[in-house]
Amino acid sequence: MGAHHDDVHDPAEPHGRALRLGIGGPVGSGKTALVAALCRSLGPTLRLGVVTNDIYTTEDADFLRRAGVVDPGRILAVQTGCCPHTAIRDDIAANLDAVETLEERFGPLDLVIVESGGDNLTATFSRGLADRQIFVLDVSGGDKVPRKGGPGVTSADLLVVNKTDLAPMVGADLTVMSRDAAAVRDGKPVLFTSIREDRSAHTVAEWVVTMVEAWRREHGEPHHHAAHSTSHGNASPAAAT
Ligand SMILES: Nc1nc2c(ncn2[C@@H]2O[C@H](COP(=O)(O)OP(=O)(O)OP(=O)(O)O)[C@@H](O)[C@H]2O)c(=O)[nH]1
Repeated sequence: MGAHHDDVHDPAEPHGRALRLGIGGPVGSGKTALVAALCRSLGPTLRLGVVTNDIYTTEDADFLRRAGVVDPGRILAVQTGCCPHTAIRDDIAANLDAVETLEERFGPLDLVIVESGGDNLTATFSRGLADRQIFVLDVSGGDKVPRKGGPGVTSADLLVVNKTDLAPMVGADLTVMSRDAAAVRDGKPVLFTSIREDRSAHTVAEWVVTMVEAWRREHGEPHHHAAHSTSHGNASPAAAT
């Protein structure tokens, strides 16, 4: 996956556990909407857990709970209290604790989604936290954004360009965005979505299913993990209740 160049964490032992999928991207691009859409499409067939990150609140977790897309207990909120990228890349302890707590409580799980707080184009997940990552842009930032590159755009396993329904309103040319994204992504996939129009984001969901299936083939069926003995620090995830 697209790890940041100075990633200090090793990948977590992959055998017999859920695929951990990071979803990042700028503020308001549709990350929470995508998480809700994936829960809608995948919830009936995959065993899911969700970790949300907000700086001071549990807003995203609260939104997902209200949306009723997944059992509320399976959503844990991490309050980062700092720049979102710090909590997904540098000091990943609170997020790792949340992921492992979900696996202990509800395991075996097939997929744990970790949604980052909104950040800038440089934000990527550590390989120690996410096995695969999606970066979500939206068209309202203008069609020049993919061209600007940055680790999120260039190295994410999947780039999603959301809010295509707004393209005519903001004068964004999707052909230009597609061409520019392809030029900087070295063949990695790009999907255009309007989650407003397709509330189950079916193309992204299909991509996620292929990732989960490949993960299982490579690392075996997920099995239940007993309470984790390693402490990742003092931060503890707050149940989104
Ligand atoms: N028009 C349109 N609006 C969308 C679409 N997807 C999401 N939105 C709206 O965009 C706003 C932001 O969406 P969120 O899913 O909260 O975005 P986010 O990236 O999670 O935001 P932060 O967590 O604050 O960074 C909300 O009002 C959504 O309803 C879309 O495809 N089209």
